[in-house]
Parts: sequence; C-alpha cells; structure tokens
Amino acid sequence: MQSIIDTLTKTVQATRAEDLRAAFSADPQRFSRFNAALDDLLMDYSKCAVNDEVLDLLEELVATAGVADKRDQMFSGAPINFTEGRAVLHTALRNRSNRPVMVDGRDVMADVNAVLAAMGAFAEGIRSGETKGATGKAITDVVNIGIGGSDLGPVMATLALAPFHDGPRLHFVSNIDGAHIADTLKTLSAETTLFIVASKTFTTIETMTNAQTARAFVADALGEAAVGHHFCAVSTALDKVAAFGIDPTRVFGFWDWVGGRYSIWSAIGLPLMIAIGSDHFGEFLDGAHAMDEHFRTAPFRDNLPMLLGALGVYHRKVLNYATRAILPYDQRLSRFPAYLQQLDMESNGKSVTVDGKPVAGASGPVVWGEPGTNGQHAFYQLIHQGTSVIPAEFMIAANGFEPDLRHQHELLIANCLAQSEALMKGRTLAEAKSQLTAKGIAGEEADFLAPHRVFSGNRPSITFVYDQLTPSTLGRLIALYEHRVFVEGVIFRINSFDQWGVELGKELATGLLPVVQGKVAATGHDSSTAGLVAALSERKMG
Ligand SMILES: O=P(O)(O)OC[C@H]1O[C@](O)(CO)[C@@H](O)[C@@H]1O
Repeated sequence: MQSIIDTLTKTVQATRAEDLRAAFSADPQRFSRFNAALDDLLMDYSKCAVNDEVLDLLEELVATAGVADKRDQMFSGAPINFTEGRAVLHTALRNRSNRPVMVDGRDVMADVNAVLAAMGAFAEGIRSGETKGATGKAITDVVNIGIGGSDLGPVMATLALAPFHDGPRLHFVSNIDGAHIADTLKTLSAETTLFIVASKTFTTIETMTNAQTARAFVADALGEAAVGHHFCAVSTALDKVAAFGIDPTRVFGFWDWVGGRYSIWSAIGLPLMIAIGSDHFGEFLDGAHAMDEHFRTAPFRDNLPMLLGALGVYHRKVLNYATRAILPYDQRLSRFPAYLQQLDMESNGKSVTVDGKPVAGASGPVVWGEPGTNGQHAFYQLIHQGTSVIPAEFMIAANGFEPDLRHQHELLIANCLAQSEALMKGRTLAEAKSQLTAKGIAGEEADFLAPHRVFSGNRPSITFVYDQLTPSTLGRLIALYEHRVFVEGVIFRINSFDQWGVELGKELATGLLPVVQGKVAATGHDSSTAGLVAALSERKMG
C-alpha cells in the first residue's frame, strides 16, 4: 500500500492536482465529473485535488487494502473487532430487508425486531400519555442519562430532527459535573419526568452516579415506591440493570456487537423515538439501510462512503492535512461535528496496526467544526488564510422547514457556497491590488495592504447537498460517515472498533479520588499532579 501512497504523492506533483483554480478553468465539466449521489444526497468533491489519475490510484488503494472484503465480513457478522473478539453489526439494527444476519450460528434479526417493537410500544405509551407517572400524571419530560455513545447520538439526532419532535420535552445529562444534572432537575417535576439510564456496560461512573442522583430526586419527591414508574434503562448488561432495581419490563437490551459510538440505531435511540415517534424512527433506520445497500453494492466511482473514505486517507496520508472541519450549514446539525468527533477519533485515533506493529505514517485526523454561518465569524479566518490547510466538509439542505423564512434559507445557501468557492479560488496579489485601486488606494499604501488581502486559494472542500433534513436524510448522512470511518480504518490497517485509549485516564481517576477526598496521601503521584491536588484542596470552600 505504501507504494501506492508514494505514487499518489508523485502523481499529485506531476499532474499539478492541487491547482484547483487551473483545473476548474481547464475543465468546465469538472463538477459533473467529480460528484456522486444516492438519491437526493449529492456529494460534490470537485473542489478536492483530484483528477482521473488520482482517483484511479485511490481506487487501487482501496482494492489493495481489501476494503470490499472487510466490508463484506462486517456485514456478515465476522468478528472483525478482533481485540475484543466481537462482530460489528450496527448495520443489522437497520437491516430493513430482514436478510438473515448470523452471529455464532444464530440469526440476530428476530432479537433486533423484538427490541424495536418493545421500544415502539413503550415510546408510544409515553407519547400518548397512556403510560403515566406514579401519581397518575402524563410524562411531559424525559431525561436521558448517558455519556459518549449513549448520549451524543440521541442529543445530536433529537436536535437535528426538531421539526418532527412532537413527543415530550427531552433533556440530556452526561457530565459527572454535578452542575449538569442539578441545572436539569431544577426545571423539572418528578411527577411528570421519566429517566432513561442509558449505558452499554452499565458501569460507567458518570452515568451510574447521575442515575443515583436522579433516583434520589424521585424518591425524595414521591417516595421509594414511585421510583419504578419514573425509570427505564437501555443496556447490554441486563444483570447489572436488574441490580440497580429497574423493572425488567422497562429494560431495552442490545448486544456486544453494537459499538457505543454506533449505537444510535439500537435501543440507545429510545429518547429519539419518544421525541419523534416510532414511524419517523423507522424512516431514520430506512435511510441508514439505503446507505448500507449503496455501500455494499455501488462501484467505487459511484460509492459515497468509498469515495469519502478514500479522500479522507488522501488528505491525511498523501497531502498531510492533520485535521478536517465539519461545517454543516444547518443550525439543527449543531452537534453533528461533536458526534463525528467521537465516531471518527475514538474509532481511528490509533497507532497500532492489526499485526500489533506501529502504524506507518498517519492514522485518523483531528475532527472538529461548528455550524455555518456562526463559524464564519469565529475560526474561518484560519481556514482561509492560516498556515495549515484544513479540508472542509460542508452540508446544506435545499429546503428549510420555515417556508416563511425562505429568504433566510437563501442567505444560508449563498454563504455556504461562497465559502467553498472562496477556499478554492482565493485571491491573488494582483487581484487584491486591483480591488484596492478600485477603492482609490494606490501606490505604497496599496503595496503595503495588498499582501494582507491575499488568499492562497486551492484549499479543498467537499459539499453535501440534500432536499431537506428529514429522518431518512439524517440516517443516510450518519451511515455515510460511519462507513467512511470504516474505509479509512481498513486502509490505516487498524481496528476501528475498540477504544483502549480511554481506559488509562479512567483507571487513574479511580485511584485519584481518595487522594482528592483527602483520605490518602498523594505519594506516588508526580509533583505536578500532587501540587494540583494540594492547590485545589487549599482553595476548597465550606
Ligand atoms: O454506554 P457506556 O457503557 O456507558 O459507555 C459510554 C461511552 O464510554 C466509552 O466506552 C468511552 O469511555 C465510549 O466508547 C462509550 O460510548
């Protein structure tokens, strides 16, 4: 594979692929040659440094890495998460074809469909008011207590699908910081609140601690006997849920072959289902399934996840771009960058290959972003004129949900398109000078000011366009990014499905708690850690 990457590096130079301005001037058909679509979801990658030679080499890279074979293994339930001995089957959760999916010789589809039906019945009971709290009042507020994959997906999707939200109000508590749950509970009445304790392992300290605080909130207000009416749980660890005391009829299971950051399609999606209803949740699954089928069957040049993954590797390993910016021009996708941060960085932030050897060169990039147009007034300065090149990934709907505010949506579209055009085109010194001249600034002053107004241009971006942010579109978008991470992980030769990198901090926090509490001396800790413990203890009030 390294030889293909080396050839790519030479090809970029030899074909001047990075000169986007020249490429667009030379080829009026460039847009139509470098885009791909699944139904209304269009991906324009013509503003990346690609040409036919580069794309052919990327296709060869994907083939040589064995991406298609690994993909088929994933869909068929092979234990590709080999450090944990698990299958990787989030795709089974949205397998609307019900094609059998075998794990350890057993078709899992019956279990998947049974949990989905149970979630649907429970969600509709809460939404209709039929399932009530302990005092007979309907549930008006639902609090999801979870963190990481048990939080980011439901939060992001609930915000994204606000126009479809016709169920109870939703709240999300994740942080161990007591401020999070305290600020949330302040606004709620125990009588009309349902808590969902969402944790794959049911051991995560943040979730378990917040769940105990919520339990005390209900017990203090309504008595111990009321607790069961106000709690439900989502987990793979049914024994641990039982020990917590949640009624088994209110427990929604999933399986160890669903990774936390891939779990929005499982019972972890329960808060979303309560918000938008089971029919819309079904459309969300349908959208993801359509992307799965596309990923499984479309040829490379038409295959959105294959292309997006190949371009991601190209940006990271050939062009050496260290980060990528996710820039949705959609306020309702405000948490999409944070969601993708976990999906991408927890999956591909690895430095050991499948053979236990150091990764050659780079693996996953830093992923970050904010919605437009807000980001324009914050960090876009650096994207346009900074010394690092940051590939940008824009997304924009043709339609909002506010027909009376169409003029605002048009402004949003114009801003989105203007950014990618500006990044690509830039502004030369001569152009900067002539603009100054037009304003009556010439001579030395123009010579002095012009360099500050130069934009290098040739900065890459990908733009996604779709009809409207519906449940089906959101499902397709998330599944697209999941598979992109998969493609990149196979080419990086890493296991994208474990997350050992989060363990060390957890272990040290457990050891530090008695030190922070003053029960144990800070001996054995480095002087910085010990000094910080002392500084915080000196400042402790009350
Ligand atoms: O659902 P759980 O088991 O509480 O885990 C929450 C999150 O914690 C992590 O394990 C990382 O600490 C994530 O992978 C996961 O999504």
